[in-house]
Amino acid sequence: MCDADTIFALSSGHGRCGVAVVRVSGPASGLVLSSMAGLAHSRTVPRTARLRNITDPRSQELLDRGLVLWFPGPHSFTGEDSVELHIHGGTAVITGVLQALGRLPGVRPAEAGEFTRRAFHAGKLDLTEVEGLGDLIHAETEVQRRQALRQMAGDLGQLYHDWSQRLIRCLAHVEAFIDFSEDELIEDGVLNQVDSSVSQLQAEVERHLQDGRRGERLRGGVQVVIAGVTNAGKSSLLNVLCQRPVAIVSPIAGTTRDVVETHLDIGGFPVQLSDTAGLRDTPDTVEREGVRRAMERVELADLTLAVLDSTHLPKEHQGVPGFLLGHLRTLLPAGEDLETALRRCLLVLNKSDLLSEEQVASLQSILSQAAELPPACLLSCRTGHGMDHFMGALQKQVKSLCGDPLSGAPSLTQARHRAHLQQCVKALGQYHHYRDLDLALAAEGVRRALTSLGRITGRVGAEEILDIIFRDFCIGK
Ligand SMILES: Nc1nc2c(ncn2[C@@H]2O[C@H](COP(=O)(O)OP(=O)(O)OP(=O)(O)O)[C@@H](O)[C@H]2O)c(=O)[nH]1
Ligand SMILES: [K+]
Ligand SMILES: [Mg+2]
Repeated sequence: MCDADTIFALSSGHGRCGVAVVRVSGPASGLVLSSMAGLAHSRTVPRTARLRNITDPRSQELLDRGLVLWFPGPHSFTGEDSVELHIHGGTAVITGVLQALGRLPGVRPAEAGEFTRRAFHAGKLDLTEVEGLGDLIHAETEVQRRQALRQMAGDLGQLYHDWSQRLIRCLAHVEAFIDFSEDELIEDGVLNQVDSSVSQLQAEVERHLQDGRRGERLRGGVQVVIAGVTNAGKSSLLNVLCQRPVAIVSPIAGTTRDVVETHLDIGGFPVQLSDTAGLRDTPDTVEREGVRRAMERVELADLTLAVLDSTHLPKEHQGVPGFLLGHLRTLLPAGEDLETALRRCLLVLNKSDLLSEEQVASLQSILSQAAELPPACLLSCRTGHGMDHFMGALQKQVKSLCGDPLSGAPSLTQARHRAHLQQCVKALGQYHHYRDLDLALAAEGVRRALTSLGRITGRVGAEEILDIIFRDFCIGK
């Protein structure tokens, strides 16, 4: 790969469409403009659409008539001279234009993410903004889009950049102290200042790390698992939520064995919903494997929908909260304390259509007073009764798991950032450790912390991570 090459690609989606956008970037863009659209770049108004005949530069054959835009560098996405051709979206037109471009000297098809990579190298975007752009292209829900846009606008990069600036100042002070303190050119107070700056920054990074994975969750989807004993109506609930028969429903206990997964948009938040095998002791080895997988999903889930058949609740309603708590104790992960596990749980008491009105009213009143229980929804998958209330409760939980990407400091969105930030905190610990023992080693800690931050935005050692990030981009982006 060489940036002296001029690259081109279809930047709009593949398949037949009304308008297709072909993007060209690199030094030969002016040649593309003149040889294919008959426009001299020196006399073409930048960033303005012109309707032109688009011709094959060799045969002069007319390929299409479309809009042509000229973006002279550095004021373009990539920072290089660029051209956009908005042509008709038929397969033959697109193929004709791409083939004609490929025959021009020094012009070749772009690789995946190459436009964005050039933008990064030109300093137009830092890595967090590149990742934000990638997320925006992949965003499926409204709130994902908001988070991606915010990151693309540079909010997250700015936060990390500000931290870097503060560390650079600390490092400068420590180094000055090392160099000049013996000549008494610098007062002792300087190091105390550095101490408190480093401590404060360490606290801020740690707080950022302890955001409960909200940004990452919003990016990747909240993991919600439907669990409970056989025949409680778990698969029925999945189908109601998806509004299509994704999973098999039957009166036979042990119908579901595999984990059945679907993606949902709950009030703008992305959710990955899994239906699982009903929990019971069984001699059937296949079903046992299903139960094992179900328990594993509950362990990993951000939120568990614990489904029960409401006709199986104790007839004496005073005993219901104790019964439910006992039930949840067997269902939720044993490794965690129950209180924490209950916070990531919603109780679904299904088949309310089989209860009398009095029973429903009495259960509702008992449940509303049971503060020790997670939110509980009495509903019927069959009639849809109680579904609105349940959707509201579900949305509330999902929302609190993801947070509002527009309020407060920008969230950490990538596991990659988390790893570098953890290294940063550790390196700052090195500063404190060596502060009174060996100031040179203490300074080294600050330097390493800076390096870790630099890796997030791509100011340090970017090449090795670039391939990983751009792998997720498509050709033409
Ligand atoms: N009356 C009534 N029946 C229901 C309701 N929801 C589900 N059922 C019935 O309960 C039976 C079991 O439903 P499923 O959705 O297969 O239950 P499941 O929990 O997925 O069962 P397994 O996969 O076997 O663990 C089916 O016959 C459903 O039609 C409901 O709200 N009311
Ligand atoms: K069933
Ligand atoms: Mg099922």
